[in-house]
Amino acid sequence: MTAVAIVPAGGLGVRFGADRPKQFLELAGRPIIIHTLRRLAACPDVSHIVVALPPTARPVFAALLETFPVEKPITAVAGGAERQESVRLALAAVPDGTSVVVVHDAVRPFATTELITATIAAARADRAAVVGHPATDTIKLVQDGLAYETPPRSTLYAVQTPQAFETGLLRDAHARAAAEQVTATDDAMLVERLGVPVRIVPGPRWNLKITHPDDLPLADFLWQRLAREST
Ligand SMILES: Nc1ccn([C@@H]2O[C@H](COP(=O)(O)OP(=O)(O)OP(=O)(O)O)[C@@H](O)[C@H]2O)c(=O)n1
Ligand SMILES: C[C@](O)(CO)[C@H](O)COP(=O)(O)O
Repeated sequence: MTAVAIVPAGGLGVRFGADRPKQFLELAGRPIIIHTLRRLAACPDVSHIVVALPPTARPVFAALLETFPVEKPITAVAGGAERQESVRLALAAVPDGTSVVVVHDAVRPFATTELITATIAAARADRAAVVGHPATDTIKLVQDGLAYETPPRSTLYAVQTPQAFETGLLRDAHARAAAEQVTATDDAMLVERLGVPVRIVPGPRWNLKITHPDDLPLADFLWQRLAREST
């Protein structure tokens, strides 16, 4: 039974502030998105990758794939104004009969092939699975600059991607959210709204999402350190 990967890569990187979307910036000699695509392509379960791009980025992306080939079939679609819409548009390109989809941010290049494979397996067992780690900071609810409540830290996890789902479940979750005009910051929230619990797959804190400018030097350091440890 195969899985299809969905890569939301349609953002413009406003918080990063570069001259081009951050997923195309270079890390360790190749574009960030290429690192991510190659990690996904190395998963035995992944048969096909659907990438949601900024509308004007298709020629750039096609040229990147010429220079940095990826060893699995890739379908590029136009992304939407929000991450959730990009995932929904990519879902429309996932072939019928696909058992599991794994959604993984283009700007998270550190997720290992093993972690992605484990998340897919967890979704096969529990219908929905996400990578996360227990919160190590105390998290507070804040309004107008004032903290008014502190949820028990033992119940809080920092959740990342990959996030994997039974394909039909994710289609239903996105359809429901679109009908109710609900916007979430991750796909798991949409599935939780259907009353389906989501399995947590333990993941490393260094599964960094490159979001702000200072994330890139951190990513460079992490890449060198992790590459050195793997040699
Ligand atoms: N309309 C959007 C917005 C985001 N993403 C993707 O979702 C992932 C996580 O989003 P984020 O880190 O917020 O990227 P940006 O939206 O580009 O960043 P910003 O919010 O600072 O503009 C990224 O791979 C991004 O390309 C997407 O596919 N479509
Ligand atoms: C999906 C995600 O990576 C889980 O941590 C995160 O919510 C994406 O947030 P963003 O603001 O769209 O980058």
